[in-house]
Amino acid sequence: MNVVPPSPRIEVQPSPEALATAVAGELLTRLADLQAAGQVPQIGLTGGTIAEAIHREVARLSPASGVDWGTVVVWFGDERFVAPDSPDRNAGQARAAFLDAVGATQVHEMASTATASSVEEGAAAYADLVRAHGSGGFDVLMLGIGPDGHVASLFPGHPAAATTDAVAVGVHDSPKPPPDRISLTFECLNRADTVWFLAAGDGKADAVARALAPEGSVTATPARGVTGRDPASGTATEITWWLDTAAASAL
Ligand SMILES: O=C1O[C@H](COP(=O)(O)O)[C@@H](O)[C@H](O)[C@H]1O
Repeated sequence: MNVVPPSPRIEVQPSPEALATAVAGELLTRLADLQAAGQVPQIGLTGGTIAEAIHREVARLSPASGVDWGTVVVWFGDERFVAPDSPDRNAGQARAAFLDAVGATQVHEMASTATASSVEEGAAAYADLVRAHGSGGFDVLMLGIGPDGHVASLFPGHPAAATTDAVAVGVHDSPKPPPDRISLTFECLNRADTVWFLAAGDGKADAVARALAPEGSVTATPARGVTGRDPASGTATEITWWLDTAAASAL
C-alpha cells in the first residue's frame, strides 16, 4: 500500500539538547492552553533515547508552566512486556524522568508480565481501557522512530504492524529486544489532533528521509502509517517532525 503523507511541519534544532528543550516547552504550552480552555488533555508517550531527554526537560520546565498534571491523562504508544521494575519499561523510564516529579496521577500503563499472562491479554486490556475513556484520541501523541523506521512497536514487515480493526496488538519476536511487546495499532495512533515525531542523531537520518519521501510503503517504513485522522472526519491532524540537525541530514 502506498500512502502519500500529508504536509508535515519540520522543526530542526541544532542539537539533541536543544531539541529536548524545544519539544518540552511546546508540550507544556499546549497542555496549559488546553487546560485554560477547560479541557482535560490526553497525551501519548513514547520510549527511546530522545524521549527520555524530553521527559527530563518537561520535569525541569514544568513548575513554571502552570500545567496541572493531576488533570492530564497519560497513555503509552507501546510497551515492552517485561517485569514491572525492568529498566526496559517505557513507563518506568517516563515515571523516573518526569511523571513522578510533576505529580501525574492519571497514568495508564500497558501491562507488564506481573499483570497479564500474555501480550495478547495485555493488548486487549489496554484496548478496553482506551475504549472506556471514549476513544476520543490524543491531543498530543509523541512517537520516536527507530533506525529501521518503526514507530511504537510496529516494525517493518512484522505481522503485528498489519493489524486492523483493533486498538492495541500483542507483538512477538520484535527485531529489537525485548522480543515481547504491546503496541497501539495505526488505527489508534491516527486518532490524534497532533502527532509529533521525535528523532535525534545521524542513525535516524535515513529512516526520517524514508518516512518523509513522496513515495514509499508503510510495510517498509511503518512511520509512514501515522498520517493522522481521516480527512473525511473534518478534523485535520497537525503532524510535526521534531529533529536535530543530524536526524535531518538526509532530507
Ligand atoms: O523500542 C522502542 O524504540 C523506539 C525508538 O527508540 P530510540 O532509542 O531509537 O529513540 C521508541 O519509539 C519505542 O517507543 C520503543 O519501544
